[in-house]
Amino acid sequence: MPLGDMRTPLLSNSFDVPEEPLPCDPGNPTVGILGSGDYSRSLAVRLVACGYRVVVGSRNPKHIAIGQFPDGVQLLTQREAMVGTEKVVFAALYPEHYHTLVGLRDVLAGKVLVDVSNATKLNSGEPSNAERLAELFPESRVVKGFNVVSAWALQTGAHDGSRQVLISSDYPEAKRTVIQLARCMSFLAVDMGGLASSRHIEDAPLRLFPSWGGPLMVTFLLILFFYGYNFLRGVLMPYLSRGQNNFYQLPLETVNETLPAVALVILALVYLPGLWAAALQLVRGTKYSRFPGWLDHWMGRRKQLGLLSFLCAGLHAVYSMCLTLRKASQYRLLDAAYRQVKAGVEHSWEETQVWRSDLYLSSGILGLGVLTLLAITSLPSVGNALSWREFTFVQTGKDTSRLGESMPPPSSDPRGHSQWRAAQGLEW
Ligand SMILES: NC(=O)C1=CN([C@@H]2O[C@H](COP(=O)(O)OP(=O)(O)OC[C@H]3O[C@@H](n4cnc5c(N)ncnc54)[C@H](OP(=O)(O)O)[C@@H]3O)[C@@H](O)[C@H]2O)C=CC1
Ligand SMILES: [Cu+2]
Repeated sequence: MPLGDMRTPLLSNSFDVPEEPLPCDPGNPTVGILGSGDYSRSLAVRLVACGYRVVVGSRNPKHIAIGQFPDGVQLLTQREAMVGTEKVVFAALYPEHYHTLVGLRDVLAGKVLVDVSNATKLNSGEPSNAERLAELFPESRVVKGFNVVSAWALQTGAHDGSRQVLISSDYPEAKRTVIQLARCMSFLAVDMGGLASSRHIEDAPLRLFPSWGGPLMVTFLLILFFYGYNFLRGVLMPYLSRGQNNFYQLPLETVNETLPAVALVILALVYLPGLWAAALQLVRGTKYSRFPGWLDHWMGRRKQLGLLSFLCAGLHAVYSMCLTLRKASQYRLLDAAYRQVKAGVEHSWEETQVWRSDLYLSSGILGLGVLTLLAITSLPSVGNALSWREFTFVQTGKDTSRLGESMPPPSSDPRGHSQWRAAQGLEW
């Protein structure tokens, strides 16, 4: 993924798809599916809806319940189905059963065999299911794909959830066929290169928010640090030195003092790598050399850090608004009023204090507003609706075309992109 750049597509070489699916040729070749389980059924529904003829090859075609597959789908034995398939066959069964198909080698020879299976372990280091299938069927052209969409997403036609399918194969022609098929099914096909990348593709559905681990850890450590510091300073020290009991502050006040500190430090971490990158470019005298890996990685996490900073700032705003609702502040107010009455003070208005608190609050609200704008435009769906010039203007406050700066280089090299963006200024 292009690091540090959330406006480029998730992966390079994506085949852009028009919003409307391409009209599928009614003379489409018959597509075969091996297996009659959930995935097979969903695939069949989708393929039929897209104008394909479908044959399903099952070990026991007679046992498949009527109505399980849409009308027009032929239910045959595995061999019959493969004989009737012209070009593309989906292997919709679990990888541990692939070896039971070796008897079909002759009828699968020369055909495009699509592996839709998922891995069971992350980063196992072993050959992928698709690679093993390719080993079992050396005369077929194995393509990895579709495993990132669930049976449910297939059936509903990809209106919900991700529309992206990752596709890889060592046979460019076979890959093109499957990419075309995916486009007809309204999916966004992304060419991931050779079959070796199927390991990555099989791992994809198992990954849990892959780019959030580092930023979340940093946020957690910062919260721990600032909370500990505020606890020592505002609760423990007054208790030890004066016997003052401030422990009631732990759930609200201490948290509320922690949040803005964390938000500001994380915000600094969003902009710091851009500055370092710019400094590095100045020192090196060129913007075309590569950044060290850690800096590149850090730049690639700016969006996540920015959103976490926004979360902390937003929570701080809510906590602050709730401060006056507490019993503690009601008692404090009453006590102050009582003391004032006793002291005979009628008017306790202090102009400086009034101005100070109003200015504090106003700048806090404005700051949160700007942070909200940055956070919203950093979301891909919103950012994509902006032109490059608008996006850069919102994120950096610089009008790039007025400064005579150019569009990002149409580089497929992700590092080239983050390099370029760092040179453009500071943004999430
Ligand atoms: N379900 C999902 O949402 C997704 C599934 N996938 C992948 O799709 C593949 C199929 O999954 P799914 O359809 O859910 O699984 P099911 O268990 O529902 O179906 C598997 C099918 O495999 C066939 N099969 C062929 N040979 C054997 C054998 N020796 N033993 C048992 N079954 C055999 C069976 O069909 P028959 O009896 O007709 O031969 C069976 O219906 C898997 O590799 C999975 O990883 C990928 C993404 C999402
Ligand atoms: Cu504040």
